[in-house]
Amino acid sequence: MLELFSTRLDVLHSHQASTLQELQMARQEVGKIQDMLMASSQEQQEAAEEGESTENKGLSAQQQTVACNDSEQPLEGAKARLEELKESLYQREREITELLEAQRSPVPPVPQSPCSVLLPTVIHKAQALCSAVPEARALLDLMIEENRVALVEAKDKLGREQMAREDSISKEDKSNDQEGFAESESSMSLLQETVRGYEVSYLALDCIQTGESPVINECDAVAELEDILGQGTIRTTEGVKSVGQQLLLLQDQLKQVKDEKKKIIDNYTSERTMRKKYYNMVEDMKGKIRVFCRIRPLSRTEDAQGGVIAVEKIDDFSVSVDTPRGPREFQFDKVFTAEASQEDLFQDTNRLIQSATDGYNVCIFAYGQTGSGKTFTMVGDKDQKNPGIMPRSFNAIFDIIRESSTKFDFKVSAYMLELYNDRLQDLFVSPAGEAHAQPPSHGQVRRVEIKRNRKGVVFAQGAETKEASSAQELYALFLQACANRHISATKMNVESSRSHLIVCIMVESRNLTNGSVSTGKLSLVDLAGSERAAKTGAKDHQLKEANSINKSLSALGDVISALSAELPHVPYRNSKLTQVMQDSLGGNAKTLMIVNISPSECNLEETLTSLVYATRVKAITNNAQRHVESKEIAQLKEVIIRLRSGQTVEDEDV
Ligand SMILES: Nc1ncnc2c1ncn2[C@@H]1O[C@H](COP(=O)(O)OP(=O)(O)OP(=O)(O)O)[C@@H](O)[C@H]1O
Repeated sequence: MLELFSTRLDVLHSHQASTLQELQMARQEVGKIQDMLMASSQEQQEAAEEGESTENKGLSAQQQTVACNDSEQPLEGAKARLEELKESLYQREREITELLEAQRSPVPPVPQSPCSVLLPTVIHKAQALCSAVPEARALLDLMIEENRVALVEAKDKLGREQMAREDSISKEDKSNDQEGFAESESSMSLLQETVRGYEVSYLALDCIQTGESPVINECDAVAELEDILGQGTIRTTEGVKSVGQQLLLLQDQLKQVKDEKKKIIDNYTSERTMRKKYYNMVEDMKGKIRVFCRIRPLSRTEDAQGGVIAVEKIDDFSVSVDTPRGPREFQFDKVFTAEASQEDLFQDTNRLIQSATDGYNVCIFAYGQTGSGKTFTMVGDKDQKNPGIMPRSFNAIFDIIRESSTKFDFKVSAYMLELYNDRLQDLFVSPAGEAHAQPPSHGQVRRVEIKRNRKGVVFAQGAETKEASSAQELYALFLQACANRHISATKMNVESSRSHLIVCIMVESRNLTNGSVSTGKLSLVDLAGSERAAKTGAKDHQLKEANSINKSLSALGDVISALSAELPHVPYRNSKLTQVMQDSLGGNAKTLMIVNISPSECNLEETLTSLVYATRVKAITNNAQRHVESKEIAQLKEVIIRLRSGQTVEDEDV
């Protein structure tokens, strides 16, 4: 029995240890929720500050405030529940820590028989349990009281029995009632056993209560105790069992609390994600520019510099950057990590290609510091094992055309330009070819100029436009253009684009049923890297390139600032780049910006600049419109073109 008792205590001990461990883990999780809540309230504070700074934005500022208020209610509920959970966890943790500490207290050595060694240990452990767990303590008090009453009663009964026996002996009726005497004998010895049992229980319970070890000097007393323990009448066993049950109960409660907490975290995370998703959808419907953030993998150079990661994706819509002043969070329409494939990114871009074939003006552009992955995103890798948005768009356009060929007649044409040292160059004309080319017959040098038609759509006057009847043909044109592009090595990227690449694809579709014609334009722009000359190691002509790149990007930044602050004047004319992108920023285009960033701490400054820049772009509203003309207008336009080129026009053509 003693062995059983001791084993049970050991089991309890291990239960307590694992409970404590779970409690500590739970506490860490609580800490995490707290962090999330703090981050969230910080985010709301930032949103509120942003709202204040853009007071003149009217409706959009109001909507931001509503969005913040909506999100506060579930947060308050989560906070209150969290506080309750925290308190209950701390309470349990305190109880069990005390329990364990009490158990760790040294057991006085009693170098005697196994029972004499075990008994004080058992009693000491039971005492520790009772003093640590209030329920066990109450139970012990109850047991002491019950045992005291039972002992008094048993002693009374024994006394009465003894008196009755003495009476009957004195009356000498023993011989007359042999049977009755034997019965009284056995009842007496039973009563004596019972009293002894209660006395030992009294001693054991008293020791448990006071924490003092029992003084066991006589072998008889030990034998007596063992005897009683063997009979299983020791009530402390019950007491400890009940303490164990209490602990198991606590464990169950803890598990429940943990499950509840997990549910709360899951609900909170999914609610937060949904809120952002719907917010983005509303913004998209309002015509806001969509912004994706793409974090590229750590480069070998960054790895060699220690490979410290400073950028982390929090969820599909948020990214956090570790700054010296603490983490800073940014929200986008989608965040892609290094693990995201080109296909993953294109899946979310595909919808815009459909819009271009439907007659919308669409622009997709990549922005970021040198070597952050803009060309990888827009064009793909060198051997095209991972084609980027441009080649994928070529295929997507012709896939759509194939699918709609029974309803529409399509015409696809393209021009491709680069903006190098603030000069627009037609990439269908090689620099060498241009040098030897005959000037146009009217004696003027061919110049590419940016113009806007009456609907505000930008086009490049003077640039050669080539038609393509398949994705392969379009890709061949693209390769021809790329061969003429300015690329050179910088310290930051072995193959750095030194110019902005602009690929424009016009998709004209004639409705075979009603003859209406829609004209969509898809502009795909791979901007040159935003960079600091010192960091890139630029010299001489490279320094000139870098200055020109920075000048155009800073003009782009001014336009973005003016648009996001809704200023009456937007300085589009300050640079050719901003003229080219005029219809994509604040114009009639559906625009997607992809901000490419490095994950490394060593590029922290540039990453923060890019993210702040991209956040401003997200605030710009465009007014996307479909460009469709009725059959009659389309016919008249065709007649005008023919007349201008000196062709004759028949009556039936009009
Ligand atoms: N998501 C990615 N996955 C794998 N490799 C990537 C990714 N993004 C970029 N890289 C690699 O990082 C390197 C630099 O990328 P890239 O040339 O596209 O940068 P960039 O921003 O266009 O630079 P620059 O402005 O100098 O032209 C390339 O070797 C590219 O293959």
